[in-house]
Amino acid sequence: MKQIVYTASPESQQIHAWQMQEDGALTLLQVTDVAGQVQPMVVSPKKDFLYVGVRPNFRVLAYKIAADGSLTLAGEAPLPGSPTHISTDRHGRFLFSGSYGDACVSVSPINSDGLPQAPIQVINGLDGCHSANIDLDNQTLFVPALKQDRICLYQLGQDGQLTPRQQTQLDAEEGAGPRHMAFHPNGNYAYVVNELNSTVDVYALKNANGAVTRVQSLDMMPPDFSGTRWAADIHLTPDGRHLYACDRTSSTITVFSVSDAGDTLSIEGFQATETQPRGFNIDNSGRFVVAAGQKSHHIEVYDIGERGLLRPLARYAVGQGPMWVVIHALA
Ligand SMILES: O=C1O[C@H](COP(=O)(O)O)[C@@H](O)[C@H](O)[C@H]1O
Repeated sequence: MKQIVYTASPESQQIHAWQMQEDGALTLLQVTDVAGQVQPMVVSPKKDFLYVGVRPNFRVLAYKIAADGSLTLAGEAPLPGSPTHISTDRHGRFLFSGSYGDACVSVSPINSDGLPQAPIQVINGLDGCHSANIDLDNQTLFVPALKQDRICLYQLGQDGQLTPRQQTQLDAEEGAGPRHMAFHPNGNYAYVVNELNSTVDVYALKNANGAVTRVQSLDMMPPDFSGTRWAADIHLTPDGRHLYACDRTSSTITVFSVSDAGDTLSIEGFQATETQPRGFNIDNSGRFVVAAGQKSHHIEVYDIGERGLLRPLARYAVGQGPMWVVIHALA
């Protein structure tokens, strides 16, 4: 499988594109200079565009992905707030942007050429909005509002409009700060990393009564950790067997194994990583993790071994302040 690793470095306003070899080694393919601080990124479901949120002039840029993985700017559209996270629905018809600073989530239609347009809906009042995550059924958008310790639930309409679900929100523990999410490939469970208390919550999505419920909450820090908790990102291997979450103060990636059903996590170990890991990702074959150090200005590649434990392979200098990693499988 040929893969490209894209990293966003807002301080130097660059996107680096790396070819990933079969053994996990990276070769630099392209450095794209961006007119603005480049932050969250996502590849379109059809795998033909990389969408990138930038600031301080809040907008989303659409980069066409060539057959070799290189990027060409193809369009841009305004966003209503500073983009902290962007994502699309499962069919690539709508782009969602969550804004921490502007406390909102927005919906932008994506036209038939793959280009995002101006937003058609903005929902305000989501203090510390940190991500927008559509479930595998493409029905419910989960929107963590970190400062309100809640995850708002919206039904996605055919026209892209979001309406509150009957169960309007999930309540996190007080002071938890829900931030990023991952879904199990079976569609039955979701995992949430909480920034402020560095815990991971497991939610059951398919209860008989239609309610979403929390079924487990786990401390992700080593037992001897006594610093300020500051978790950031969370990802699951494509087979659903291993989950990873990172904490920035300790510069650690916590390794979890996931039960067969997806309902129970167990900690397998802790991997020291690049300084202040704000973003990381897992390759499409489920064999490698790539983590970005916001303060080390490097990315590091790990091999996923037995029980999901990580083995460092190599580290690479990128731009300044790298904080987002996306891994794209070439057709
Ligand atoms: O990780 C964090 O994210 C928020 C929002 O980030 P931003 O890049 O959208 O400004 C940040 O303000 C918060 O302090 C931090 O922990």
